[in-house]
Amino acid sequence: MAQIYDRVALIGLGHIASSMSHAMRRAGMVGEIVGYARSAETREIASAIGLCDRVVDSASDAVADADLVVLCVPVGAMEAVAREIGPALKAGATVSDVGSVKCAVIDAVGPHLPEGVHFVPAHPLAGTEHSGPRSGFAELFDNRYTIITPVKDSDPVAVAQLDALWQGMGALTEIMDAERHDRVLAVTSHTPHLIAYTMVGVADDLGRVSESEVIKYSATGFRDFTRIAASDPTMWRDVFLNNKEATLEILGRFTEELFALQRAIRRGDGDHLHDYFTRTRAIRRGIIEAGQDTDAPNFGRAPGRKD
Ligand SMILES: NC(=O)C1=CN([C@@H]2O[C@H](COP(=O)(O)OP(=O)(O)OC[C@H]3O[C@@H](n4cnc5c(N)ncnc54)[C@H](O)[C@@H]3O)[C@@H](O)[C@H]2O)C=CC1
Ligand SMILES: O=C(O)C(=O)Cc1ccc(O)cc1
Repeated sequence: MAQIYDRVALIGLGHIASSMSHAMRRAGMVGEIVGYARSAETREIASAIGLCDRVVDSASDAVADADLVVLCVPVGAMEAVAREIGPALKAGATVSDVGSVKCAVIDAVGPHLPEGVHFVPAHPLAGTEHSGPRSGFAELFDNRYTIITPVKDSDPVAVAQLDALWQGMGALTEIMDAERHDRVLAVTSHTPHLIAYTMVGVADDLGRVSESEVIKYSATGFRDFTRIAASDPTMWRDVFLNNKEATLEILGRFTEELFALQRAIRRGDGDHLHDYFTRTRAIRRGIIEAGQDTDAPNFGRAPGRKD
């Protein structure tokens, strides 16, 4: 594949940055990869495992002469990093990020970028419950969406280059405005994570998780909850503090529906429960039928096609 950027700087060397580094190398689309992380221990690990071509001791050194700078830190740390690197950015460089929330990151980062630097925020919808520089792998983004949320004056060439990089890393890409991104992700990712955290907390309150009874007798649903609830606490604290409105809106709707189901159970209203579960089952089947499940064998095929 043709080289898109001569030098890429990754700020924050955790799960997403390390996966990007592996995926960029696999794609052969970038020249040098320079890395920086706040903790000396992370920098040492990154150097020891050869995660980047160079690991440096300051964010400003990392971005000097970089053509693409990707902020891979928790959402709440984006502003401080942007403030620090702003004066060191090369004219014509592109700054992007991988934050799980977009509006708050745009508000936090944008004001610190000088004239002549292109800002193209993005969010890979791929990850695991693991964190740190050893946790990344090249295949993480394969066949997963990365949403790019250009700001109002994002340069179309800079957007197209970043789009091509993500596709080179195996991702499917989509352009979306940041407000819509935050509303969609509140439904599909942020609130579900909160529910998983709560469910595991409830089971723990009952004192059964530690005795491993819950795991021993659980089907995959609860195991998935425990996996998700093992995700990084700093990252998820920052997601909720920075996508407050959309998450609270979805949580409000969630609790209303939960109360209705609770009442149906108490009253023995089997029709309500059956109708509800029939509706949700149809939604899942619709997703599969329409070829929209990226894990399904029919992904990307026209609806109804069987070959
Ligand atoms: N983990 C996941 O599944 C996904 C995470 N994201 C987003 O990616 C970003 C990074 O997440 P992960 O890679 O999972 O986190 P991580 O915890 O694995 O790595 C974060 C890195 O940022 C560094 N860091 C923290 N504060 C810093 C600061 N002030 N200055 C410099 N470095 C700092 C840490 O030392 C660490 O190297 C977050 O914004 C998150 O919302 C996006 C998609 C998926
Ligand atoms: O581990 C999982 O199942 C995830 O959902 C990973 C994930 C976490 C945060 C994101 O913003 C995107 C993807």
